[in-house]
Amino acid sequence: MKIGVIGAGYVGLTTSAVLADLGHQVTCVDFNEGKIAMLLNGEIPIYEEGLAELVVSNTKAGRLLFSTDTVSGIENHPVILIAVGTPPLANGSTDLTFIKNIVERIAAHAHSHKTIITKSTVPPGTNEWICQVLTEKGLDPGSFDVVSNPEFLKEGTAVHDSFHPHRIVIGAKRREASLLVRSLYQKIKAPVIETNLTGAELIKYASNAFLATKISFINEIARICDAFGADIKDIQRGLSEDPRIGKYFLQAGLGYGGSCFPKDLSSLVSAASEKGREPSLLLAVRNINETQADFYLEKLESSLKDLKGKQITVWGAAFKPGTDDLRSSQSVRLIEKLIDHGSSIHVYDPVAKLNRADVTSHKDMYDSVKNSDALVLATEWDEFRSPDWNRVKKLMRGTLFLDCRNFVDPGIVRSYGLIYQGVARQ
Ligand SMILES: NC(=O)C1=CN([C@@H]2O[C@H](COP(=O)(O)OP(=O)(O)OC[C@H]3O[C@@H](n4cnc5c(N)ncnc54)[C@H](O)[C@@H]3O)[C@@H](O)[C@H]2O)C=CC1
Ligand SMILES: O=C(O)[C@H]1O[C@H](OP(=O)(O)OP(=O)(O)OC[C@H]2O[C@@H](n3ccc(=O)[nH]c3=O)[C@H](O)[C@@H]2O)[C@H](O)[C@@H](O)[C@@H]1O
Repeated sequence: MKIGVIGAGYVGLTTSAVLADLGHQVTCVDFNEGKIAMLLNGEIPIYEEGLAELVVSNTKAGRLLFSTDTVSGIENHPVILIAVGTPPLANGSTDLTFIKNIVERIAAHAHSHKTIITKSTVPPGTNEWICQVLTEKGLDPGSFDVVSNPEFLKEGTAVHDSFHPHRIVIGAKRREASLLVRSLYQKIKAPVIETNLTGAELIKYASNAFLATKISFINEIARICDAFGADIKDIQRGLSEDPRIGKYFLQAGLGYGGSCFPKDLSSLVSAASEKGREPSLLLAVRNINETQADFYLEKLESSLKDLKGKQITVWGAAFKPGTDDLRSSQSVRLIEKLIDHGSSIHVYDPVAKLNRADVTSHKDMYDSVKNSDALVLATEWDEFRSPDWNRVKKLMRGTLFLDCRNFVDPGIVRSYGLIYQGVARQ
């Protein structure tokens, strides 16, 4: 199948490489000339394990091309997959500018039948609206199909997730269109859920909202455990043994960040409110997440007495390990709060680059702790699991270690003469 993928971000680039690897002829188009220049040069603009190899091998095989020419991307491909960004607006609703632009371009340049697949996460009703706009702009309703095919990959494991999805969701108006999208993924073993356009859009939002709810749930329980002196890791283990609860997405800590959970939850809240439905659970989930960093800040403040003038080192800036993505990172949220309280911040992240004038970034994890009053672990990169604690202790001025991800063994840290602190950790 000849596929034009619009957008070379996390989703567009990964999906392009995976579809090419499955044997399709893919052109990945992005209007960001810098990104396409890098890709044409064999460089990958994002940090994502296994993606470089997949892109390079499929480019060499001639199955994967890159271009900045959106018009050719539309004209030359019967299947167009939209993977542009859908960022949040200040009021929490979704900014559909990129989607609108591409739909207008499709309307202007579709001269043969097009199957338009929306991979971007869009609010309920958006794909119906796309159909309406294309018709209003003069396309014959028989000359195109719109299919909602949301993406469920996680950053850091994007390639693996794309080859091994838990499900493939296809929302379509016509059976033929649904079958065409099924055929794109025929080499992938996964249950296929077929529904209508809005059903597919809502499966995506409900999935992210549910996962975010699990995280805020365990963080709320951690706050309660903290008050009673119980260890959240024990509670987590106790919960996970019940298969009805499951073991995933119950890691308590600083809360969720990234480009999707915060934005998609807000978008769903906004969509529900527009229809007059009060999403009280979702609002609580968001509130817990937005105040979670304050709990860790209070721990630091109570130990250091005053945060003003303190040297604080933060290990980890990315919103989670395995990515260089800083979007809505809870680590950055905590750093900003510390700066507001007058602390001087030193940051080390193995991959993510936090370029801010008010923060000192370090290239070496041990350099970053020199003369620090406290060390904060904010993103659970593997290399923070068992650092040379002796060296850390000697280099630091103070002795406080705050584990915002419940990542290291408190006993080990204490055995080196450091003070271990967390929320609901004993
Ligand atoms: N990042 C993730 O892990 C996941 C993201 N999603 C959803 O997928 C969508 C894309 O997300 P990301 O890949 O993270 O976004 P991104 O912002 O990293 O990439 C989007 C790309 O689209 C390009 N673009 C925008 N308009 C264009 C146009 N008219 N022509 C050509 N290129 C254009 C931009 O230059 C950018 O490179 C969003 O709706 C997101 O919610 C869904 C699942 C996972
Ligand atoms: O729609 C999306 O963009 C994607 O959003 C998430 O993927 P992602 O944001 O890449 O990362 P996750 O692994 O889900 O982590 C999100 C945040 O939750 C936090 N988290 C995760 C799990 C957990 O138990 N506790 C916890 O605090 C992580 O630290 C991170 O900040 C979903 O997991 C994907 O299925 C979805 O496709």
